[in-house]
Amino acid sequence: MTGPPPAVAAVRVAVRRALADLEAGDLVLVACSGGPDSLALAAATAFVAPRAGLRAGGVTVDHGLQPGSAERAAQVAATLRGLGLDPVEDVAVTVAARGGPEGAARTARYAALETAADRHRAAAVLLGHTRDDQAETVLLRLARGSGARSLAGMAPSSGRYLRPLLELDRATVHTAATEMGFRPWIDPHNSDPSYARSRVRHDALPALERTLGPGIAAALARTASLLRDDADALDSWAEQAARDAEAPGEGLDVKVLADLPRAIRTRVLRRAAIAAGCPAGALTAGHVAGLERLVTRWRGQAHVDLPGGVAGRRVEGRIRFHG
Ligand SMILES: Nc1ncnc2c1ncn2[C@@H]1O[C@H](COP(=O)(O)OP(=O)(O)OP(=O)(O)O)[C@@H](O)[C@H]1O
Repeated sequence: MTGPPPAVAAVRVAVRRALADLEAGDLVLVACSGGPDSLALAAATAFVAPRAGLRAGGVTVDHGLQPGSAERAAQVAATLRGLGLDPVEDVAVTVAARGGPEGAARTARYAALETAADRHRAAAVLLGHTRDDQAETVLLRLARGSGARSLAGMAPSSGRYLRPLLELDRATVHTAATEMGFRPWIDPHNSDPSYARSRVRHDALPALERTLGPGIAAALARTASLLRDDADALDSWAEQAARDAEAPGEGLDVKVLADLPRAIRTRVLRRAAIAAGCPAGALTAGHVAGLERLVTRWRGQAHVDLPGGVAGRRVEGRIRFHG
């Protein structure tokens, strides 16, 4: 008896590993755009899930951004049904204008996936990001001057979102999709040079490969994974440090904060500002540096204004936040 081609086998193994912690009878939803990665993921899940005693469904989001998108979503739904994955939802999402179409579409997509997962009580939602997507993400964040948590890239698992293909390269996944008989739809945005990700994919990474040798995408993904471990360790240290520094309702003790390594102090301050109502995405390194000055280079300044109408103040040897 011959087994499946190697690329198909690799995708199935990756999916089997990602689903290993789920319990019999759990529902997994595959988020499928109709692109090669999420189609290969859907087909592998349709194969693996029943053998692991799991139920599997599919969800495709129609962003309504391009002409013919509704027909395409219907085709993806039909493909999912053909695989034996019940399309639990053909969600049409009206995209808000904020953040440009790319960012707004992503926000709307996650909201739609969240709704579908809640409604069907899914234990997991599977996303088709590959190692090359991870490398692109890391490079984009490196170009912004990000810290360890951000350079850790996309998590293999975060809440109920799982990314089973994150350790596989895109070429293997595309080979698997072809071997599974798909002729996938390729999103024209993927090659539109007005998107930074597209320029990274088509220009920056190939240029780095030529300069530094092949394997750069794998190396960037490995760095992300190492930094994830570091960021996890630093975050749990900061959690403990925040408990040590904080008296309930009285803010953070400046003496305790001053003795902490900077990486931990900035994390404690960030967490406290967010807990006080400051939106995480709006809190910049500059804001955190301002808070740090209240601790280590205080010259009697009154307060630091933060996004979301929050202010950090130094009062009687403590940093307090007011919403
Ligand atoms: N319209 C959509 N509906 C459902 N899931 C989506 C949609 N768009 C993206 N996703 C999910 O998010 C993942 C990453 O999306 P992204 O746009 O980066 O990939 P893509 O270029 O569409 O690739 P592919 O579909 O080949 O995975 C997809 O693999 C898929 O799991």
